[in-house]
Amino acid sequence: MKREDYINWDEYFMGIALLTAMRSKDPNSQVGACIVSPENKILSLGYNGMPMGCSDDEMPWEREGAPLQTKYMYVCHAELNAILNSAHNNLKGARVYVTLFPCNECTKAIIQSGIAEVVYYGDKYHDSDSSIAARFMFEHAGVRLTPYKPTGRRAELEL
Ligand SMILES: Nc1nc(=O)n([C@H]2C[C@H](O)[C@@H](COP(=O)(O)O)O2)cc1CO
Ligand SMILES: [Zn+2]
Repeated sequence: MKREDYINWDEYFMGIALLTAMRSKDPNSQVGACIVSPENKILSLGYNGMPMGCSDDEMPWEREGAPLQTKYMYVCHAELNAILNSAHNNLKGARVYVTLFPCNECTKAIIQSGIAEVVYYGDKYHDSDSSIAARFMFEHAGVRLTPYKPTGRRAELEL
């Protein structure tokens, strides 16, 4: 008889997004994204980090101060990295699992790439202008927004 306590698809893909986020060097928010085809094949992964060639040790990770001295000017978001990392994959009809609700800039890239559904875990910036603009665009573009429902299952990995 087959085992019954295997993880379901949503747990699997959000779990991979959470594991991917652990690669982030951002001291405040570690974000992961996992793009999945309608056949449940993983098409791409990404986490928030500095652009290639921009050393994590030389770039600022500050949240406040002069704009040029903050991370916001430079960091590439998890969703955008996942889309750019998927260069040869067709994302039409795909879903993206994100550990944090997308910003307005990534929302444009998500919509333009043909992704049809966003499954999100955190939503800590729900009331920001960025999130409001993102929801406005998603709604008009017909992209489904699905809050991830944690199952309470805990996964322990010995690394
Ligand atoms: N959906 C997102 N994906 C992301 O990859 N990020 C990144 C950008 C920054 O590196 C960090 C947010 O930093 P903070 O403002 O919470 O200290 O997370 C942020 C959001 C939120 O919109
Ligand atoms: Zn973004």
